[in-house]
Amino acid sequence: MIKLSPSILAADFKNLSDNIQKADQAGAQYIHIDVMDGDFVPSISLGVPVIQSIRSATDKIFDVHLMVSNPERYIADFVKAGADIITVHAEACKHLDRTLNFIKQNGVKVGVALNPSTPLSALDYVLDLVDMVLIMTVNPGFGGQAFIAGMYDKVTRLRDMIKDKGFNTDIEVDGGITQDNLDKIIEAGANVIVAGSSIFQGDIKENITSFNNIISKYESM
Ligand SMILES: O=C(CO)[C@@H](O)[C@H](O)COP(=O)(O)O
Ligand SMILES: [Co+2]
Repeated sequence: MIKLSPSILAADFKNLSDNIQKADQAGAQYIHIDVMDGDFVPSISLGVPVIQSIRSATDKIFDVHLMVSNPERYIADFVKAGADIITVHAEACKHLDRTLNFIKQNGVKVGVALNPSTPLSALDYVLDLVDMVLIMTVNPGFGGQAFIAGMYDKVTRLRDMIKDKGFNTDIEVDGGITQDNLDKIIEAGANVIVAGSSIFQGDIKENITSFNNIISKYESM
């Protein structure tokens, strides 16, 4: 099952709950929430109080992407605020195994993210702990960047690695995804698709319908 996870980083923050409801009604399965701390990445975006306040706007899955140094400090707070999936960066954790176990103990789905330059071998001893691997297809920190073409191969190799181990781990891709590269990234093996600018710029409903039309070709396979 392929899921669409619109990134609210590109939403109109003045009308955030309206934008989320539009994405929900147009057929998004997840809502992707980018948390940036100004340390792990240059930008500062939003945090726990915002998540708490938009929780009542939708019952869709809150897919929380923590671009935060030492994220274990905040996991319990994000769970309390309404996160359903928490993804931490391998590069941002001093003790990745401990942090992933801690997310699981808090009762939510566990994700691990890799920057474009981080090799897949970073997953060797943690793949069994996670429900989802997020492959960054841009360098984290900003919306609206161009997709890095080398990431197709990374996703293909990760899908093979997951199959070899007999797992069923989701592969999420995040950054620069558009209707033009969607086919190729799904064919490489991604099944959770994050898109910010290409959903929230323009007509949200039309954009989501176009994305879902492409995705639906793969659902019957
Ligand atoms: O995590 C990030 C950026 O660091 C993303 O989730 C972006 O928000 C995706 O935005 P687009 O590249 O789709 O505009
Ligand atoms: Co993200």
